[in-house]
Amino acid sequence: MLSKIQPIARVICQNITGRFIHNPSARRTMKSGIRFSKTAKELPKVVASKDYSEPNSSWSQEMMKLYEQYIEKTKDGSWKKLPSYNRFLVLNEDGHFIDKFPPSKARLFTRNTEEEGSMFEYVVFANKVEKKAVGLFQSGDLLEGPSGFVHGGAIATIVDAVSGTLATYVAGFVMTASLNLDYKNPIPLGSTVIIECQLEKKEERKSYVNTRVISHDCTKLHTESTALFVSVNQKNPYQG
Ligand SMILES: CCCCCCCCCCCCCCCC(=O)SCCNC(=O)CCNC(=O)[C@H](O)C(C)(C)COP(=O)(O)OP(=O)(O)OC[C@H]1O[C@@H](n2cnc3c(N)ncnc32)[C@H](O)[C@@H]1OP(=O)(O)O
Repeated sequence: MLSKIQPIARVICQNITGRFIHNPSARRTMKSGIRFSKTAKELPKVVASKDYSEPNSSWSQEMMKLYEQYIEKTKDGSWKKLPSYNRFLVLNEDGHFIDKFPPSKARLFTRNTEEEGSMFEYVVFANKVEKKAVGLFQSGDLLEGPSGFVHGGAIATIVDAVSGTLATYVAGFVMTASLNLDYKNPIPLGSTVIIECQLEKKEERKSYVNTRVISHDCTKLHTESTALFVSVNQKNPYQG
């Protein structure tokens, strides 16, 4: 089985530090690429969040190497790096991203700390034609389960996040209806793994995603999963 795991390519790195932007004034394009065209009166609060999937100083050499490989794959347009914020963003009527939520302490579970490297460090790349996504995940110390290894719930969380991102990318907003995991080999805490997701089929509102978590050198299978995501009535956040 492991012989089927294909080694991946190589690339460059960029270290972009995102930051919170709170500027509800007129039309402008943010560093994140999110475009706003409403005035303060029309949209009292317009927030573009930091993209947490940009490299930071906690990323290991393995994580950076894989990141560079996938950035390379984005250059012909076949793969896309998907941004990742710490709350869900939604579209307004014009198709522009807005944050519809009032100020809150609520945070996306996988992006709930500003302490780099302590929990989930990950980035997702997706290929719409092939209906695939790849997550590069480096686990932090706060995700420990058995001594020295990643907690099974943390593995389920990141698998849900990456496979859910693929389902969202191809189908618009979804909810996880079921998630089944087989833990084959423990993931050493602090290591980098590759999360490979494939849309198996889509039947109306139902998107089925199969996922494998493998070691960064593609030699070990850590986890396999199948998941069902059900589309809910929201616009696709990746179209705008
Ligand atoms: C720049 C842009 C940035 C944007 C940034 C976006 C980032 C994107 C990141 C995403 C990352 C998300 C990753 C976290 C995602 C969660 O964590 S979601 C939270 C956990 N999940 C939940 O709480 C879901 C709770 N369940 C529910 O809300 C509802 O049961 C559901 C799932 C919405 C379905 O309810 P429903 O809409 O009433 O649909 P229902 O008619 O029951 O079912 C529809 C179909 O699915 C089938 N089905 C439903 N449940 C099941 C099941 N468990 N097993 C088998 N079949 C089922 C039904 O049989 C039915 O089939 P058909 O009859 O159509 O053939």
